[in-house]
Amino acid sequence: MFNASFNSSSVSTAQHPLALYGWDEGWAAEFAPYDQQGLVAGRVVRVDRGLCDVVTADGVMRADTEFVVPRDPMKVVCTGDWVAVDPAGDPRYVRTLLPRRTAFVRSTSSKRSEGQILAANVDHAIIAVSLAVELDLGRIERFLALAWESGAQPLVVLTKADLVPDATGLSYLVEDVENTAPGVQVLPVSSATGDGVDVLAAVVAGGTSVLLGVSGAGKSTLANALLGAEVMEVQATRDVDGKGRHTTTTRNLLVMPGGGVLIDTPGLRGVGLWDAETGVGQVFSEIEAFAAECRFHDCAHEAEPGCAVLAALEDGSLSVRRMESYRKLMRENRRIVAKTDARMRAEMRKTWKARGAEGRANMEAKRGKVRKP
Ligand SMILES: Nc1nc2c(ncn2[C@@H]2O[C@H](COP(=O)(O)OP(=O)(O)OP(=O)(O)O)[C@@H](O)[C@H]2O)c(=O)[nH]1
Ligand SMILES: [Zn+2]
Repeated sequence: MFNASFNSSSVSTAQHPLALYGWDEGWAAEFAPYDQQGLVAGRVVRVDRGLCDVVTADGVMRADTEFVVPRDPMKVVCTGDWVAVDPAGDPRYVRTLLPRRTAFVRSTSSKRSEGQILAANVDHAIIAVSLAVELDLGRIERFLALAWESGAQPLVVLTKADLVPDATGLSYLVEDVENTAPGVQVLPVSSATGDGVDVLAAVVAGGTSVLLGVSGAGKSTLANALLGAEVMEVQATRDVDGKGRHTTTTRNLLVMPGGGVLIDTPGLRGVGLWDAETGVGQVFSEIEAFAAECRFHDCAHEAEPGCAVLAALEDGSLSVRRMESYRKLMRENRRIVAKTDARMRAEMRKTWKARGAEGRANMEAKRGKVRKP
C-alpha cells in the first residue's frame, strides 16, 4: 500500500507512464535525488540545435540543453538519454543527464578523430543485412564490432528473405552468418510478407533497439513493419542529387506496439569503427580463445613459436577468411585509435569497460567455457 514516502518515482515501474519508454527501477534509483529537487524525469526523443524533445509522464516537453556540459562532444545530450528537466522556467532546461548504460559513438570526419554520440541506452543493435545481394561477411563483422563496442547486444537480421526461393538455401545463409557471429542471434525476415517480423518483435520487445546497416539493407521498411505504421520514409529510388536524404520524422525514438523502443537517428546510418578493439575481440571470440593458448601472452600470431592461432589455421579449425578479416579490422581500428584524443578514450573505457567484460563473461558462461585465472 502507499506509504508516507510515496512519490511518482516510487510507483511500481510497470505502472509508470514512462515504462513504455524503458523506465525501470535502475532509472528510478538514479533519478531519485532529482525527484526531490522537483525535477521531472524524461527520455530524449529528438535533439536539434541545442534543444530537445523529452517525453515525460506529463507528455512531451521541449527543453534547452545549454546547462549540460555542451563543450565535451561525448556528453552532448542525444536521443535515448534519460534526463532531469526543470519543468518551471521559460525556456525549460535539461539539468542533468543520467549516466548512460550504453552509447553508440562515431568518429567524426575531422582530421583528428573525435567522438560523436549517436544514440544512448540502446539494448539491442539490429544489424540489417539484405539477402537480395551476396553476403559480405567482413561487413557484417564490422557492424558487429561496432555493436559490441557500444555495450548493446547485437542481433543480425537477414532482410528480404522472400527473395531467397528455397528454404534449404536460406538455412545455409543463416548458418554462414551464425558462424561469423558467435554469441549472436541470426533471424531471417521479410518485411514484404511479414515472415519472421513477429519473432524479431518479440526479441526486441524488452528494450531499446537501433537499426544498423548499409543503405538499401531494408532498415526503413523493417522499422515500419516493427512500428506497424508508415513512420519512416522508405526511399524507393536513390536520391541522385543528394538532397532530401535525411527525411525528417517528428521523433527519432518511437514505441513499438509489441513493446520496446526503436531509435532511428540519421547519423546512425553509416557509422564507422571507433576505438572498437574490445568489440572486434568479441566478434572474433574463437580467435581470442585460441590466442589465450599461445606460448607468449603478447603473441602477434605472425611467426612466434608455440602460437596456437597459427596452429589452428594450420589444422583448419580456424578459417583463413576469419583470420584475415580480424587482422584487417584490428589494423583499421589501430589507425583510428592513433588519431584519437587519449583523454576521451580513457573516459569511454572507464564507462563501458565493465559492461563489455560482463557481456563477454556471460557469453563464455553460456558456451560453458571457464575463464582462465
Ligand atoms: N523483396 C523485398 N524488398 C524489400 C524488403 N524490405 C525492403 N525492401 C526493398 O528494399 C529497398 C530498400 O529498402 P529501405 O527500407 O529503404 O532500405 P534502408 O536500409 O532504409 O535504406 P537507407 O534509407 O538508404 O538507409 C526498397 O526498395 C524496399 O522496397 C523485403 O522484405 N522484401
Ligand atoms: Zn599466437
